[in-house]
Formats: sequence, structure tokens, C-alpha cells
Amino acid sequence: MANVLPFFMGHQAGSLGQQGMSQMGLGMAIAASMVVLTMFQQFLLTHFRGYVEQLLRKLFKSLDQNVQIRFTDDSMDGPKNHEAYAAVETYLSSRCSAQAPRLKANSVRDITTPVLCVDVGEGVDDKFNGVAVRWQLVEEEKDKGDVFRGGSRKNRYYTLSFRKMNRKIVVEEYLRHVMEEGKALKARNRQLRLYSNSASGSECYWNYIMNFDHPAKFETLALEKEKKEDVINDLIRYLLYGPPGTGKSTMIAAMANLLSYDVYDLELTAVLNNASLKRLLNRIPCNSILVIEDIDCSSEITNKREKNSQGDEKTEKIFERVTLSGLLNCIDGLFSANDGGRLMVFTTNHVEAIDSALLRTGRMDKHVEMPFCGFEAFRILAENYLGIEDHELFAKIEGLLEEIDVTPADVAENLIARKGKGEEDSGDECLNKLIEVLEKKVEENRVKNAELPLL
Ligand SMILES: Nc1ncnc2c1ncn2[C@@H]1O[C@H](COP(=O)(O)OP(=O)(O)OP(=O)(O)O)[C@@H](O)[C@H]1O
Ligand SMILES: [Mg+2]
Repeated sequence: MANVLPFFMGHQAGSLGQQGMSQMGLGMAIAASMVVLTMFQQFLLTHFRGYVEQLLRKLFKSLDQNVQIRFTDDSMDGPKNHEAYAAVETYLSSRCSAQAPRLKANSVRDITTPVLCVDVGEGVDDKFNGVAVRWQLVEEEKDKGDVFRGGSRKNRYYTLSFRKMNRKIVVEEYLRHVMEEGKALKARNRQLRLYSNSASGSECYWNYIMNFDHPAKFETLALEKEKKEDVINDLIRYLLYGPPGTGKSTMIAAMANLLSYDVYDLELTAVLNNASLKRLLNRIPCNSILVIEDIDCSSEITNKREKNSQGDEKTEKIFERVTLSGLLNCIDGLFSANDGGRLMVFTTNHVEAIDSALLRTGRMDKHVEMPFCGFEAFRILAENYLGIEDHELFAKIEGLLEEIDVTPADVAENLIARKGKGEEDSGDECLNKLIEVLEKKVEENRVKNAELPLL
């Protein structure tokens, strides 16, 4: 560089004659510029090459190829892999219906409604906190070796593509969101099951009875709003009490549906002894409701045992089974309040007959009385069964319900019986028939009270 510059400057300051000088000067200038250019090129190459390369690499990087993550459906790769694939599939089923041109309806065991899935080759776009991603379902032939390992001949996987600069948010936040949402959706659609216990030899078992397809929901449960909200907000351990037909079992079904929990219906008289009880309760998985219906009958048995040690053989045999203290131990040990995903509900028609040890706070956190049918409950039933929200006969019914005790089951029965009889009048007919039944009960009550001897 030091040699070039003086030469070039010399040309500008030269003193040769006009024409010849200008031609010679031009030639020299061209030659000089070429030399300068070559040297400049060499200079750039030697000094800035690394820098330029780095710059270009950065530029390409910022233009950024997509990153791809695979979620395979190969159970050979372990249950965790399969779980993630299933969660992705369920998550995408909620996103894809509006996007993918080809969808398949998959009927999945344990899921009540068919799951819509993206078909092979189709893509689904998703957005999370402003970051765009694309999912695609891919299928390819397996290697020969893999086919030999068994299973399907094809590999199926979802690819998740996104810009590399979004890697952190996708990996740390978006994927967690997909997994959580996918699992929650699956839980919501889960086919619920009903189990009951039985004994064989010296062992007790839970038996699958049937799918639990009860339609009860809290919205259709005929009960005051406040009471329902109280139960929903604090689902832990319950004692539901009230006369037959007030909706105790219906409430349990509504709880199971609300939480998507299976129901484990425990028949205490079929449990061999305290140790069996403990084993049975230990086997109840998360996301389950343990139900002990008519607990008053069970505790009566345990109380009689102490009074009646010389009792007949049959009675003695029952008494040997589960004791009250055994039951209390299990409740205290197994179903603690922070043991998420398990709920315990007892029911009784006679709350006064229950041993006070069972009623103590901490054992049954909530005592919920299922009352006779009040006007608010009636309105819900009228809406459920007749689709009527308000009617001029409601006032009369309200007055009658204040005079007598009828259960929601009694009211519902009268509303069902008339359903679908006529077209327009069927609602009126039902209400009039209900009024008739209620008036009859009021009259019966009056007669009964009149017959009672005065004390
Ligand atoms: N509160 C309610 N809300 C809606 N429906 C109810 C209610 N109570 C009763 N029913 C209707 O009456 C039927 C019987 O009610 P359910 O079996 O829940 O009563 P229960 O209190 O469990 O009675 P039991 O003490 O005899 O077991 C239900 O199938 C339902 O149709
Ligand atoms: Mg019941």
C-alpha cells in the first residue's frame, strides 16, 4: 500500500506534454488502478475475510432456517413418548377442525366423543404469544430392522416447525402449554367408569361394573344456587344427607361429571376386614370419587357389635368385617385434603344415626343437607323437564311447596309422566297435574295432623 499511493499521486502532479502525456497518463492510470484494485482485494481478503464470513453467517442465521421437533408414536420409544404424542394429537384436534382440509375421526378408547385428527401430510398452524408454529403429520416406511422389532410397518410422527430465534419460547413455554392443554382436553372427554367392591376368598377387589354415563350436571341439579356453588368450590370430603329422593346420588354423579372422575362405590358390608379396606382404598387411583352410600347402616353394624358380643352367627360374621375405627384410620391416612385428585363422599338418610367420630371436622369437611323440594329447586326441574322458565301456575305451586314436604324425585316423576303427551298444552297439563298431586298431599297431611292425639 505504501508503494502504490505515491505513484498514483505522482501521476496527478506530473509535468509531461499535453496529448502524449494525456494518453500515457491514461494508460498509467488504468494500470495503476488495476494494481491498486488487486492489492485492495488482497488486503480485504487477508484482513477482513474472517470478518466478512462471520457477517454473512450471521446474516443467514438471522434469516434463519426452521427448527423441527419430532413427536413419534412409537410405543417402543417408551410410554413417555407415546404420552407426549397423544397429548399433541388431542391438542391439535381442538385446533385443526377449522384448518386442515382433510380430517379423520378417530374413535379412541376411553374417550367419549370421536377425536378429530389431522390426516397424514396435512398441516396445522398455531400461534402462541405472537410466535407462529406449524404442525404436520408425517408417515414414512420403517427401516427393515425396525419392522423386525414388531409393530406397524410405518412410522408416524408430528413435526413442529418454528423459527430458530423462537426456540426458547417454543421449547420452554409453548410445548408445556400443548402438553397441559392436551391432557386436560383428554381428561374432559374421558369415558367415566363405575367400580364396585366384592370379596373372593380372603381378598377384596374392585370390579369394573360399567361405563358411568349419568347425565347429571350441577346446572340441572335441583338445589339452591348458593348450596351448589359451595359444593363446587370446595370439593374434598362430603357427607350428603337428606331423605330418599332428594338427589344425593344425583349430586355424586354431577360431581363425577364435573371433575371427570371415575366412581368407586364401596359396599362396606362386602369388605372382609380392616386390612382389606385399607388395601382397597389404596388401590383407588387419582381422579376418582370414593362413594360410601348409606353410611348410617354401616356404622349401625359396627356399634351393635360392641353391644352384642354373644349375637347370632350371621350378625357376628358381618361384625367381624370392618370396624368404625378401621374406617376412621383409612379416612385419616389415605384421603387427606391435599391428596389432589381424590374425593370421598358419604351419604345417609339419617344423619342423627351416624357416629359422631365420623362427623368430626377433618373427617368429613362438609355436611350438605339435600332438602325437600323448595321453589328454587322446582324451577330448575320445570326447566329441565318441560323447558318452562316461568308460568302463571308457578305462584300456586310455590305456595303448595311451602306447605308440604315433597322430594325433587316426587316432583320430577310428575313432570316426566306428562312429558310429550300433547303439543302446546303439555306443559300446562303437567303443571296442573303436579298441582293436583301436591293438593292431595296437603289434604292428606291435614287429615293426618287432625288425627294426631292432642298432647
Ligand atoms: N336435587 C335433584 N335434582 C335433580 N334431580 C333430582 C334431584 N333429586 C332427585 N332427583 C331425581 O330423582 C331421582 C332420584 O334421586 P336420587 O337417587 O339422586 O336420590 P337420593 O337422595 O340418592 O335417594 P336415596 O336416599 O334413596 O339414595 C333422580 O334420578 C333424579 O331424576
Ligand atoms: Mg342415592
